[in-house]
Amino acid sequence: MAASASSAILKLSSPSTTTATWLRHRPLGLSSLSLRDQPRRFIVLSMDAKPTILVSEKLGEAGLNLLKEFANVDCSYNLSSEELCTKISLCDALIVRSGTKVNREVFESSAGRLKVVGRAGVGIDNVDLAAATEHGCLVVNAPTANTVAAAEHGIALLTSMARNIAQADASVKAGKWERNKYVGVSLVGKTLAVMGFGKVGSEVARRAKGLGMHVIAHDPYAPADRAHAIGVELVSFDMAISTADFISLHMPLTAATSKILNDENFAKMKKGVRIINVARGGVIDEEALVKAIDAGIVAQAALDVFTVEPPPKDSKLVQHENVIATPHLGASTMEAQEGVAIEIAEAVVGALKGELAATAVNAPMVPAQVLTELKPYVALAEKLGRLAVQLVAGGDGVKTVKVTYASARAPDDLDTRLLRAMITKGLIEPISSVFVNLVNADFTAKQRGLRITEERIILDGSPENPLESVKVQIANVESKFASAISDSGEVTVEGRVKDGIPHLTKVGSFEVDVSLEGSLILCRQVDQPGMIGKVGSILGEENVNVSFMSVGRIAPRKQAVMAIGVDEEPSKQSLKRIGEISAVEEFVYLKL
Ligand SMILES: NC(=O)c1ccc[n+]([C@@H]2O[C@H](COP(=O)([O-])OP(=O)(O)OC[C@H]3O[C@@H](n4cnc5c(N)ncnc54)[C@H](O)[C@@H]3O)[C@@H](O)[C@H]2O)c1
Ligand SMILES: O=C(O)[C@H](O)COP(=O)(O)O
Repeated sequence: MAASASSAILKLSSPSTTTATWLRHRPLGLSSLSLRDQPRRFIVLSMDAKPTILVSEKLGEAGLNLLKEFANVDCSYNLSSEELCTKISLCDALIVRSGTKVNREVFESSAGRLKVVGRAGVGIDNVDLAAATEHGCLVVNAPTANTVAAAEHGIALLTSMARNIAQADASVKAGKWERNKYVGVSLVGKTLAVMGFGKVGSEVARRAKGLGMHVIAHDPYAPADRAHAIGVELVSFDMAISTADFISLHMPLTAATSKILNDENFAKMKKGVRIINVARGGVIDEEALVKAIDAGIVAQAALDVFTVEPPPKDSKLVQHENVIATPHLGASTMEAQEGVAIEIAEAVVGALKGELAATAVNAPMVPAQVLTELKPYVALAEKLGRLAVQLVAGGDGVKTVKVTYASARAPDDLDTRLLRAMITKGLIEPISSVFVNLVNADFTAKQRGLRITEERIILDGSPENPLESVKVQIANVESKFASAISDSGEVTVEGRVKDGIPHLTKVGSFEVDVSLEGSLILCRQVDQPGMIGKVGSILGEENVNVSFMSVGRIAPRKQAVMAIGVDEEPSKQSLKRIGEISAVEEFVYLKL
C-alpha cells in the first residue's frame, strides 16, 4: 500500500462529548441475565438509576448517612453465605468488615452487577481478591482510620497481660482476694519485638518506647530509616523472636505469614516470652501455641484474633488460664468506627461514580487529576481498540498488539495503565462476552493470550497535552478491509484528541480525520468527483445522519480512503448499495 497523502475534511454536524469508562459496568437491573445475554452498551452508574449498596456488618452512622445520600442502602447483618449470594445479584456495592467471607461464589452469584467491595477496615484476607479481579470488581479498604485503635488495643493487651488484669478481675468478682497469685512482670527495660513494622506496628512501637521498653522490629519490607526515626532497630526474624521478652504481631495474613509462629519458631524463643496478637489469628499455629504454653516456653498470650472467629467454645487456647482473649476488638473504638465508616463510604461512593479510588487494593491507582486530564484519551484508546479488532478478519486471532504513544511529556510523566486497559477493553469486548475494565484488563488480556506491548515516541515541543497521538497495531492477522494494513504489515489505526473529542487520523497508511462517535464506514475508492455526494445521498435516503466525512488519498485521482461517521446504523441494503458504487473497491462498517 502506498504512503499516506493529504486529507480533506468535511465536518457535517457537531459531535457530542464522551464519558470516561474506567469502571463502567453493565446497566442496572439486568443482573438476572447471563453475560452473553446482556447488551454491549455500558453506562456510568451515576447517570442512571440509584445504585444499591449492601452493608453486611455494622457500620458507623456517619458513613451510612453518606451512603444514603447517593444510594439505596440495605443493612442486612449476619447473613448466611447462601443469603449473601442471593442478595448480591441485586447489589452494585458491598461493604463488609472482617466477619463476612467474600469468596468466589459471591462474585459468581453477582452475575457481573457487583462493582465495588468496600472493606471497612484494613485486613482484606476475607475477600477473594483474585476472584474480584477476574470479575472486574474493585476492592477498596479503609487502611488508616483504625490504626491508632488497633495500636492502643495492642498496648492494652500487653499491659493487662503483664499485670494479670483480666484474671485478677475475674478472681475479685468471684469473691477472692489473691494478691500473691497475680504478681505480674514489669515492662520497663524489657525487649519488645514488633513483627510487622507497618502502620499499627510502628504506632505500637512508639507507645512501647514511652513505657520504657527496648523495642526491636522485624519487617522485610520496612525502610530502616523509618524505624530509626523512632528509635527502633530492624532485625532478622530469628533475632527478633529469640531475644524478645514480648512479641507483638502486626503483619498481614498472607501465604508467607500463615502459621509463622509454629513449633519450630516457638522452640527458638526465650523461655517465658509473652505473645500479643492483634493482627490475624492465622499467623499463629494455635495448636503449637498451646503446646508452647504448656511447655513453659510461652508464659502468657494475649489474643484479639483467632484462626476461626468466633473460636469454638471449648477452644483449649481460649480457655487456657495463661491466655487472655478479646473478640476482635482492635478496631472497635467509637472514634475508629466513625472514621472507618466515613473512609469506606467515600471510597465506595467515589468508585461507583467512576472516580478512581486512592485505596484500591486490586487496581492501579491513578490520581484524580491524572484521570481528569486523560479522560478524552481514555475514550480514544477504547475506540481505537474497538476499531482495530473489528478490522481484523476473524477477530479471535488477535494475539500481538503494539500501542505507540506519541507525546512531548517525559516518560515518567505519562501513566499509560489506564489507556492500556481501555485499549484492551476495546479489543476484547466486540469479539467476546467478557466485560473488561481497569480492574481486570491485564488479567483478561493474559488469560486470552493477548500480548500488548507499549512504545513511547518522545516529541519535541511543549507538553501541554499529555498525548499527541495513539497508534494501535495488530500483527500477524488479515484484515477485512485491506487498506487498513499498513506498509509494515499490521492492521493499523491511529487517533488523537482534538478539542476534547477523539478523532481517527489514520487507517493503514491513509490519513483521514473523523470524529469517533456513532459508527464509521470506511470505503476505499478511486479518487474522483462526486463520491461524497453519492454515498451521502444513499445514507440520506434512509435518514442516516452523517456526522463527519474525510477523504485520505495517495494522490489526486488515485486510491483514496473515505471515512464517514454516521449517527444511526445504516441498513444492510444501504451498505450494499455503497459497496456497489463502481469506484468503491472495498468498504467496511464499524461500530464504535
Ligand atoms: N485486631 C484488629 O482489629 C485489627 C485492626 C487493624 C489492623 N489489624 C491487622 O493488623 C495487621 C497490620 O495492619 P496495618 O494497618 O499495620 O498494615 P500495614 O500494611 O500498614 O503493615 C503491615 C506490615 O507488615 C509487614 N509484613 C509483611 N509481611 C511480613 C512478614 N513476613 N514479616 C514481617 N512483616 C511483614 C509489611 O511490610 C507492613 O509493613 C493486619 O493484619 C491488619 O489486618 C487488626
Ligand atoms: O483489619 C482490620 O481492619 C481489623 O481487623 C478490624 O476488623 P473489623 O472491622 O472486623 O473490626
